[in-house]
Amino acid sequence: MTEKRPVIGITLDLEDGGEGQYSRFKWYAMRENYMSAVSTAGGLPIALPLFPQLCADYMPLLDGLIITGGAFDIDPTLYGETHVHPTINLRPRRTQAEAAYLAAALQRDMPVLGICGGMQLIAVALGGSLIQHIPEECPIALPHEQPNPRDEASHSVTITPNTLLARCTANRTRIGVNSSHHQAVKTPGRGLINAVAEDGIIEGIEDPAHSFCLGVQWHPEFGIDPADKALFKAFIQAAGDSA
Ligand SMILES: NCCCC(=O)O
Repeated sequence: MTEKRPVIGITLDLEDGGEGQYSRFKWYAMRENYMSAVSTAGGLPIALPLFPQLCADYMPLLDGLIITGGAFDIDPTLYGETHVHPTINLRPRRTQAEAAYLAAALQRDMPVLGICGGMQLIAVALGGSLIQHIPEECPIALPHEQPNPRDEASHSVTITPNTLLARCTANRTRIGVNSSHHQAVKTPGRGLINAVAEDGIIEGIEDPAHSFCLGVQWHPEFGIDPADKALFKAFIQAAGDSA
């Protein structure tokens, strides 16, 4: 008998729709490599719609949760700031739904992987805060919106030894990553920092209070470094173990 694949819920983006798009009406979106990275690592990916009211119904179907990234930002009031940088683009419905999925998963100690904006959401849920716009708050930072394609690396990150991320990546200490974000984690709240870029920008966090709650600022679904595939494998393994 073949072993059951851990079921991994992956949050969807929601587009407004319009002329020249997939539909003139609202449509859900997800880059294909989120799903293929999960499938290649041995998981069974399913897409999660933005229905916070159905989150409790989805939870028993899932063994793990991935919170994806996207071209939108978390409302700064959620991390205690009244100033809102003019570059900030809010999608309240998406944030509300992803926060509900995250809270429900953590309450069950279900493995969670946050990617880019997903890591930023984990930081905020753990009581942390965000840099609202890197070029303004950290003018000497590297370009974190890379000009080259996202299936190429743009800078390296140093992984903190003795962390969950280090264990997931066979104790690699430095890896090349892609970079596509204008915000970053400023403080990790109750989380621990597990990866940092050369310029000091936080690139990964994890919550030691949970079996597997880990976020990375880069996009490992592109599989640029072998560590990216190892991270997905470790996440799927953890989801299978908790099933
Ligand atoms: N804030 C959402 C994730 C991407 C970005 O920081 O630009």
